[in-house]
Amino acid sequence: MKKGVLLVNLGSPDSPTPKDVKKYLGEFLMDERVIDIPTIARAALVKGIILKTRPKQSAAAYQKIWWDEGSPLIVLSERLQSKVQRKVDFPVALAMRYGSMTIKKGLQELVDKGVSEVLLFPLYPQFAMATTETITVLTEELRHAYFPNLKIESFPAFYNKEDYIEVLANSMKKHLEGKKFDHLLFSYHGVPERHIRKSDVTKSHCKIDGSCCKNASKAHEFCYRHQCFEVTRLVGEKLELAEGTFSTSFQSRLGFDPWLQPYTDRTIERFGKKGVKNMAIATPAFVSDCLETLEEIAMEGEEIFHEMGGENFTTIPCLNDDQEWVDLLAKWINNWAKA
Ligand SMILES: C=CC1=C(C)c2cc3[nH]c(cc4nc(cc5[nH]c(cc1n2)c(C)c5CCC(=O)O)C(CCC(=O)O)=C4C)c(C)c3C=C
Ligand SMILES: [Fe+2]
Ligand SMILES: [Fe+2]
Repeated sequence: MKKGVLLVNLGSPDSPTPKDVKKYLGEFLMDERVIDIPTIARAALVKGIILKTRPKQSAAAYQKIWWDEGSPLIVLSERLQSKVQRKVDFPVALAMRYGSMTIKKGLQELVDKGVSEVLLFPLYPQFAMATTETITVLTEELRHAYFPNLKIESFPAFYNKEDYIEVLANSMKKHLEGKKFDHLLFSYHGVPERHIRKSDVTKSHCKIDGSCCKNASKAHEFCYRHQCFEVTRLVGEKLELAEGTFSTSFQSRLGFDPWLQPYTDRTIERFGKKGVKNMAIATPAFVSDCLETLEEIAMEGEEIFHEMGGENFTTIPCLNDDQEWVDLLAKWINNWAKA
């Protein structure tokens, strides 16, 4: 049995034009695990409302962060894949959940290289219905329809693995060297509260209150909120951050339903108003820098902070193709292959 790996990230539009952004958002937001309402209502919301205005607005944001080589998320994921490939003796392919670099193409690339046993590796530290689960479900559907002889195993969320926390903490420390910060904010992509309840395997644990995510529960294997708070806690411990000098928030909410709180934009505003002059932000829900980190945090977030009287705003890059991160991914992959 020849082994292979498929790294999977979220995806980006083909170009930062309203037309390509509309196509990409149409696929992304019609995913029933992203906007989890009945199909007819979802189609009415996405096609009838969101896609009428958002593509133009999002395209303008993408244009601000787009690189000559393409979308930062895609380019950084490709750099990661090629560096990991150099440390692994079997094929490592890359695919995106949405957009042109499909999971089907990624699986086909591996099959064409003679692979019959695949490690599916969603590039998300925390589990979420809208990220990890949609990747594993679609991959299983594709396996069933097109690659029935392929054996596929998924790498689970790695938010609390000691070696991951160490690599993340080291990278953050490196980027914070020489920087002034009175508060370090860990900003994670938000999800609607409803998603947390839906993923609760116990059906009764997640109250989305002050304590549920701190009390041990079977639910936490699939609780995005718990997993985000844990990354903050574990990195805080590793970096020996004093209590009260770091906290968690959630960014990028869409629509009117309640999403996980506190919201990042309001948190930055609050710190600025309170007189915090130096702030640093890490975004550990993303392994690659993307629109949500380069525009929403590094541009919009900084603007909010300065408007509120803040002075130094440091955005810590994602792990991207950091060598320790590459080494860790290669170690996990090689361990899987040996098992
Ligand atoms: C942890 C990762 C992510 C989760 C969870 C997630 C959930 C989620 N996202 C939307 C809506 C949008 N997200 C958008 C961009 C975007 N989202 C993620 C990651 C997660 N999303 C990334 C990495 C990116 C950037 C992609 C890039 O090309 O750089 C966008 C598009 C931009 C915009 O118009 O704001 C939307 C829309 C929902 C509804 C959702 C639900 C759980
Ligand atoms: Fe998103
Ligand atoms: Fe919880």
